[in-house]
Amino acid sequence: MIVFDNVAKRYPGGYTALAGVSFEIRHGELVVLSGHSGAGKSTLLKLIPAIERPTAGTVLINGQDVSRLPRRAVPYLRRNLGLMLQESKLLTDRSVFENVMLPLVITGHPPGDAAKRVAAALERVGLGGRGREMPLGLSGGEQQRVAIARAIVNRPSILIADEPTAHLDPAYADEIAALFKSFNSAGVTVLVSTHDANLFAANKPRRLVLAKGLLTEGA
Ligand SMILES: Nc1ncnc2c1ncn2[C@@H]1O[C@H](COP(=O)(O)OP(=O)(O)OP(=O)(O)O)[C@@H](O)[C@H]1O
Repeated sequence: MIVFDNVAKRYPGGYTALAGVSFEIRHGELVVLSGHSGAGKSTLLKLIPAIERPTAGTVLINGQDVSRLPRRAVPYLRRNLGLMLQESKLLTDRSVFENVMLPLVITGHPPGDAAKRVAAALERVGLGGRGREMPLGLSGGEQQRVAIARAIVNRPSILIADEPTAHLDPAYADEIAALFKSFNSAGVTVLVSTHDANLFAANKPRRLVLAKGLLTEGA
């Protein structure tokens, strides 16, 4: 469950990216976040894993107040979250397998089981047997699928993605959307931002719309 209660975010310098945003996302929902460039979508998503902290208001993730979470507790919060944010680029000097393994290494997962989980995650996104390849040798759509495998390898209950289909051809974008839909059907709460009004249209998702830091639809 994700709860935003009257959340505001003002960056140092004074720019107000979010102004009093309130909504609730229940366990197992598929929610699409849209809004024009600069509306505050990335900022909203970054508050969930405590990459950014709100200036006012409260963010609750599975009952935990992450707005005031001590820094040492943040890694525990993120264990339960699958993240595909703008800053989570693939490491180009590591293989596909190593990239997907990274969250498990960080959380100190036993290596044998970690390797099995990585293989299963790659299989899940249609890249079984491609682990030895390097990211730059893959197409844009395949690279995004590696990023999805990395996001789900910890088996998170919540998956958050910021513009995961930007720069992709429509056919690839639909494949990525179908993957998110399949995780959602398996019980994962999914929150995805996109500029693309057609993405997920067939799934009739709940839509949250931001304009200039305010939620204008979907709360
Ligand atoms: N670290 C930061 N410091 C200062 N201002 C910031 C910072 N990050 C974002 N902003 C500003 O906050 C506003 C909202 O940005 P945000 O990236 O959340 O919007 P967005 O809806 O994701 O836009 P886009 O679709 O272009 O990615 C923008 O005006 C942006 O310039």
